[in-house]
Amino acid sequence: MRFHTRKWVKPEDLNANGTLFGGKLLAWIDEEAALYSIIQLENKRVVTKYMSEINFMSTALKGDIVEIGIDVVKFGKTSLTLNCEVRNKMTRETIVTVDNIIMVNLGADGKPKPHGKTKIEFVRDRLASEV
Ligand SMILES: CC(=O)SCCNC(=O)CCNC(=O)[C@H](O)C(C)(C)COP(=O)(O)OP(=O)(O)OC[C@H]1O[C@@H](n2cnc3c(N)ncnc32)[C@H](O)[C@@H]1OP(=O)(O)O
Repeated sequence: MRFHTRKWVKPEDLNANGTLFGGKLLAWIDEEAALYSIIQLENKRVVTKYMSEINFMSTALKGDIVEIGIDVVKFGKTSLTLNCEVRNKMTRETIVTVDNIIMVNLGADGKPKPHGKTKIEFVRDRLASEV
């Protein structure tokens, strides 16, 4: 799993218990999944269709740094299935895992459109193939 993004837990990210608010973490995960999918599928019209069970295992406190990891489970015809793990860099504990996040590639009409991708692509390989 690649951990692309780090976040710094700020006062506005906390719940009434003084720990990282779960809804804020889910927003970070959704954005990360969307950005990852947009880059992989080379289409900015990608939406979140489904998220499987979300398992909160530990937490983070103000000032902690968390990192968000994404991996591809499966390339479908119009969909991309991802999984996600968020870790606390301070405690090295896993904060949350999401086994399946289904992202759907859309056409200009807002309907699912085949993306034609079958494997993870890296920007450096895309650039190399353009030379
Ligand atoms: C980043 C964001 O925050 S986006 C905002 C939040 N998300 C949204 O607003 C999306 C709202 N939902 C929608 O617009 C519609 O449900 C759509 C366009 C995403 C999908 O429409 P559907 O009629 O369900 O599409 P369809 O049945 O053709 O399925 C599309 C793909 O999703 C998969 N899929 C749909 N539902 C599920 C599900 N519950 N579980 C797993 N996969 C699913 C299908 O298997 C299909 O994949 P494939 O083509 O790779 O085989």
